[in-house]
Amino acid sequence: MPPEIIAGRYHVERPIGRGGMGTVWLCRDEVLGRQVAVKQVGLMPGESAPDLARALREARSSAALHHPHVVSVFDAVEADRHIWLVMEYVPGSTLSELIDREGRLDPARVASIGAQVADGLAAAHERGTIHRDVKPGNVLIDGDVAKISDFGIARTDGDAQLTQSGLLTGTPLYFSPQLARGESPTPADDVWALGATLYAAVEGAAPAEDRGNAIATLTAIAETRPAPPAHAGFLADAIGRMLDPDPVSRWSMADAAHALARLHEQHRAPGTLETAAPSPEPTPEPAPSPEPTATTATTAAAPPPGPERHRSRWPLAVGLVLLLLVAGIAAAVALRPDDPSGTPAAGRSPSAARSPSGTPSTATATATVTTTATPSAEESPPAAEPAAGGPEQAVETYYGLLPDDTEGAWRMLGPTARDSSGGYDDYAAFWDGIDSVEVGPTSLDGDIVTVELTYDGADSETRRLRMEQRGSGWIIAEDLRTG
Ligand SMILES: Nc1ncnc2c1ncn2[C@@H]1O[C@H](COP(=O)(O)OP(=O)(O)OP(=O)(O)O)[C@@H](O)[C@H]1O
Repeated sequence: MPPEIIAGRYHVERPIGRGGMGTVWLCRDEVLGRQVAVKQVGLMPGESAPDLARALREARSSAALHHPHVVSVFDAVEADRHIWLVMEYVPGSTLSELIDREGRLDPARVASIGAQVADGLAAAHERGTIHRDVKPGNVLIDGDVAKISDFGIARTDGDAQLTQSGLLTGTPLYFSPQLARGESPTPADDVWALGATLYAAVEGAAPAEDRGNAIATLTAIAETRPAPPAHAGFLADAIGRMLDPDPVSRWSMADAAHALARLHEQHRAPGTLETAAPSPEPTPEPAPSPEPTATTATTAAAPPPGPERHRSRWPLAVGLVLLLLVAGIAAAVALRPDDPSGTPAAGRSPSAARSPSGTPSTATATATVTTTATPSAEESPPAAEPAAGGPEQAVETYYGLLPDDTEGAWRMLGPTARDSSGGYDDYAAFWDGIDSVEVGPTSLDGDIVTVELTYDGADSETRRLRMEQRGSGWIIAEDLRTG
C-alpha cells in the first residue's frame, strides 16, 4: 500500500494500473491542484534497491520532450524509501486494453493512433532518444488522442549505461529482428515496434509468435518474417514498411509519421468536418510497393534541388491542369489522392508540361492527364538509399548524380523530399531541362546542409537540405528551400 500522501504533495486517490515495474496510482497534486499519475518504480532484475538513476533517466528523457503525443513526466521523487515518477494523467485505456476489449480495430482508427504516436516518437528520435519499449500497453488512448508513455528504458544518445548492461529490458514480442539478435538498440527498432503495435491493433495479435519464453520468442523473431497482416486494408503497405527486416531501408520514424498522417487524412471516417476535402476512393488491398511512401495530391512544389526560375513555373502549370480538369478531362482520376504505395505524381503538373522556356502548352498539359491516369511504378525506383559518408558528402554524392542519373538521385530522397518534388516523373522532367549542376561550398548545421549550386554554369542559388541518417549513410529527408 502506498502512503496517503507521497512526498508531502501527491494525495493518493486510487490505483489505476499495474506494470512490470510497479503500480501506477491516480493522485492529486496538492500544490498545483491537478490529477497526476504516479508510478512507483520497482526493481530491475539484479537490483537490490530501486534505481533512482533509472527513474531520473526516465524523467529526464520524457521531461525534455514536450509533445502532445508523449505522456509528460513532471517529476521524479524519492520518498518513503521508494522512487516515484509523477506523470501527466491520461484518462482512458491503453491500446492493449482496447484490443482486448474490442478485438481487431478499424484501420482508419489505427492510422490515426499510429500517426500520433509516430509523431511523438519522431520528436524523441530527433533529440536522440530511443524509446525501446514501444508496445500497445504503452500507448495511452484518451478519446481521439493517443500518447506514447513509459520512457522507462528510453536511452538518450550518450547514455551508454543501459546498452552496456546487456539487460533484456524491452518486450520481446515487439522486438525487431536486430534487437532479437542482440544488436544495440537504434531508432529503427522503435519503428519496427510501432509497426508491430499497429499490426497488433488491426490483426488483434502481435506479428511475432509468443513461444512461451523470451528466448524462444526472440529466436522466432530473429529467424522468421511476420506473415503479412490480413485485416490491415490500406494500412498494409505502411505496416510492411515499418516491419521491413532491413533497418537501412525500413522507414524512419519521421517517414512513418508523415505517411501515417497522410493515410489518416485520406481515410478519415466520413461525416466529420475534415471530409470536406476530396475523399479517397475505396483502396484495394495494397500489395508491397516499390518505394516507401506516397505523394500528396495537393503538393505542387518544385523538385528539391531545383532553381527558383523553374519553381516559379509551377502555379502556371498546376492552374492549367486544373482548368482542364474543370473542363471535364479525366477529372476524377486526376483529383484522386495518391496511392499510398508511393507511385509517383498523381494529379500534378506533368513533366511534359514544362517546356524549356517554362510555359506549358495545351498539348503538353493534355499529356499530363494521360500520365496521371496511368502512373507507372516501374518509372519510380524503389527504396530510399543512403549515400555513404557524412551528410555533406551525401549531398555532394546526390548532386554528383545529377542531372543524368535521376533514378539514382531519386533513390536518395526520403518521402517528404519526394512529395515536395511532385513525384518522380516531374522530378525527372525537371532535371531533363538542366545540362549541368555545379556544387559550391557546403556547410553543416545539425542535420541541415546548406549548399550553393550553379545550374548550367549561370544560375546560382543556395539550398538547405535536411539530412537523415540511415545506417551508416545519409538520405535527403527534406528540402527546406532557399535560405
Ligand atoms: N500516465 C498515465 N495515465 C493514466 N494511466 C496510466 C498512466 N501510466 C500508466 N497508466 C496505467 O497503468 C498501467 C501500468 O503502466 P506501466 O507503465 O507501469 O506498465 P506497463 O508499461 O504495462 O509495464 P512495464 O512497466 O512492464 O513496461 C498501464 O497499463 C495504464 O493502464
